[in-house]
Amino acid sequence: MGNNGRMAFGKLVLLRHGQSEWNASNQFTGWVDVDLTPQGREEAVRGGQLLAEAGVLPDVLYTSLLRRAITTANIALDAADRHWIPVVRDWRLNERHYGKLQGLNKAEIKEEFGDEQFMLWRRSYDTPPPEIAADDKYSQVGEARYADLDEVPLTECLLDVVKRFIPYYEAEILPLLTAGKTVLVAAHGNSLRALVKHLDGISDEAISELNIPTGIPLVYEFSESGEVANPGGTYLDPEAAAAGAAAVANQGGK
Ligand SMILES: O=C(O)[C@@H](CO)OP(=O)(O)O
Repeated sequence: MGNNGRMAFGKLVLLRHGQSEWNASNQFTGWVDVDLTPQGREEAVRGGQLLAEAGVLPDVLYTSLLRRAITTANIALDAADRHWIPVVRDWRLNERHYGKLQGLNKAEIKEEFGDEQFMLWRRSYDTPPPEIAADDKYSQVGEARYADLDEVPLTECLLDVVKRFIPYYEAEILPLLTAGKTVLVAAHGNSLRALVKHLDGISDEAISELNIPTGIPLVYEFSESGEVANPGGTYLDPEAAAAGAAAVANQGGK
């Protein structure tokens, strides 16, 4: 039973972090732990207000290990008066590791390597960018938060994210949804693309066209048997979501 006594089915709420410092400066980010901008914090407040207005009240929060997702969730849940719910954090929700591109400017990379190579690195399903050197200042090798990993990635393609995130989702999150819980997943553009690909059965080719806007909750409703009841999900602010997704698609321009 849900909060108001009706039969409740599970809800999965996907929230990409608000604008980060490197979204604003147009740099490839991946696993680099950059903070939100003031605009990103405002987006997070708005995201929380949208949840409260829609009566979508998370019972549990899952985040990546990265500050921009953690802080977005904290701010949004505070705005929705749900700051007290339990939290699980896991590296499997992290952004796709962007390899050697981490820290580099998107417009400059596009200029230097051309549109096709740029889009291949950004959006192809199975072509990872070149590996970052383990001792590069933007490598995560040796960071305490990844001490439990057998190997810290040096690059990843979207397929690698699917392989690490979807089994985790199925084992840890899906059972909560079939039990009727509302689960907030605060994560990243490409880790959420991996999950949406799975939820909506999007092909390896078609997923390249899908972009996730920052800060706008995307809600999937589940049946008791674990099927998605609203394919494609429902953005709580569809107009802002469409504009935000178009802006992500066009990144790399000056
Ligand atoms: O830089 C990144 O890590 C991601 C998300 O910001 O960028 P893109 O949309 O280009 O994959």
